[in-house]
Amino acid sequence: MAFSEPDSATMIDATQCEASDPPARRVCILGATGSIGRSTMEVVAHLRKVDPEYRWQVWAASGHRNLDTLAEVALSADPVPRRLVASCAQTHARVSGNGESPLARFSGEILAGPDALVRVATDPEIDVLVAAIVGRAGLESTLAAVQEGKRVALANKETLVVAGPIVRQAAQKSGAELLPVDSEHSALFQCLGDRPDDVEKLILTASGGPFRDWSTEQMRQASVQSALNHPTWDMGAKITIDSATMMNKALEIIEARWLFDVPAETIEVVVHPQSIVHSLVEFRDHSVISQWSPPDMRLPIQYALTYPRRLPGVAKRWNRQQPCQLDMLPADRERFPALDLGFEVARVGGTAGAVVNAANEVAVGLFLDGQIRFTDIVKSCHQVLQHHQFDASPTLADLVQIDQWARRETLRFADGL
Ligand SMILES: NC(=O)C1=CN([C@@H]2O[C@H](COP(=O)(O)OP(=O)(O)OC[C@H]3O[C@@H](n4cnc5c(N)ncnc54)[C@H](OP(=O)(O)O)[C@@H]3O)[C@@H](O)[C@H]2O)C=CC1
Ligand SMILES: CC(=O)[C@@H](O)[C@H](O)COP(=O)(O)O
Ligand SMILES: [Mn+2]
Repeated sequence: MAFSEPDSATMIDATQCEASDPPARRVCILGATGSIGRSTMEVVAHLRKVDPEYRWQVWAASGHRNLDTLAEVALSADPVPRRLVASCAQTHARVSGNGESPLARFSGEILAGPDALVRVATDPEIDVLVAAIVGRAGLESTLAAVQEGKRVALANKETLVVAGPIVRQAAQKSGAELLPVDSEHSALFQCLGDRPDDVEKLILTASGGPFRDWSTEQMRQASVQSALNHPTWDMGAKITIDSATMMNKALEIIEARWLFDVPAETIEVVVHPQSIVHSLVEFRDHSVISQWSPPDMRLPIQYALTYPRRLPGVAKRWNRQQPCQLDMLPADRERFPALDLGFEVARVGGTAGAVVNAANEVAVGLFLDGQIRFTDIVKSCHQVLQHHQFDASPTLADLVQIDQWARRETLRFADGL
């Protein structure tokens, strides 16, 4: 569905374009108030300076609860986005309720609710969607953009975990480009080359998180604060806890399974505490090709936006004047049972991804609220997965339903802990 005509205030800057200006590249950032969203704003500002071929601009942006950050991010952009979505009803009420909203100065359109996420993600004026909402909440808007044939820069890995086959099929039908933002998948994408039959293994690197060397008993006692203390990346709370349980790697195994259409057996995990090598591809002649760069998400974000072009970077550069150590260690699947869970879900497919994802989202929330122990997170996921009615080829409606069931079941299980 197309949007109504822009208002007169927004028309002014459209008339300022010269005929010789490069064509516009309009980006929609869903989850603009988060870690990936804010990094994307920086990348777009950078591309405006260095790209001679396109005029980059953030056309639409969304936030959920964090209205102050949405206002700060949107109003500091140049030019300011045309449309904002306050996807949480209470947040939107704050915008429309009184003159004290931090968005009072914003002259564009402000939309509300999950339907608005789909509307802006599929707006014909948008060239690229950056899918940076956390969790299953990003599924409908990401899928809608894929169905519309957009380029989708995918940070929201949960979309593929929940509905990998449906998203893949939609991309094949529409011709959408699904480009990874997740650092490991971007690395694999950069290393793969164009001879898939030569690929033997996709090797995901894992930092090991803050509890890499902790015993299971120590992890059982882990505080929220210690779990939020990621050794190498500065990310949102949910993915930071996922890194600590290594459920993040489990989700990434499933993400890789669907993104690259490879069987689970092709995927491996190695622990690389420095987070400099972002992943590796082993070919059948045993050559291993890796991609490395200092940990900085602006690199994979920029590459997903400009692919196949590489432009001058905004991300940190490897400093060759400093010694650099790269360790590669086997992953400990006993202390981190999430890994086996990830391989199992990648192997069986069907409803398993939606169930584990929902259980994990709820369990992480409970842990952050101090209601369950750290080690109960993965335990809850196992339990709920085991008790679900497996369906090998669910529809989207089936997945939505089983997601809700798994959330209720996780709460029930946690209650009995
Ligand atoms: N951060 C990173 O470096 C990496 C992140 N990823 C993936 O990218 C995604 C985003 O992660 P990250 O940026 O760290 O997360 P953050 O928690 O920092 O940001 C999450 C964003 O999603 C919005 N949001 C939260 N709940 C909802 C909802 N129910 N409906 C709509 N929007 C919602 C938040 O809005 P608000 O804050 O306004 O409530 C915020 O804009 C995740 O899927 C993560 O796994 C992947 C690789 C690296
Ligand atoms: C930056 C990124 O892509 C994260 O997914 C990161 O990989 C998390 O670190 P872990 O390797 O500790 O899960
Ligand atoms: Mn990652």
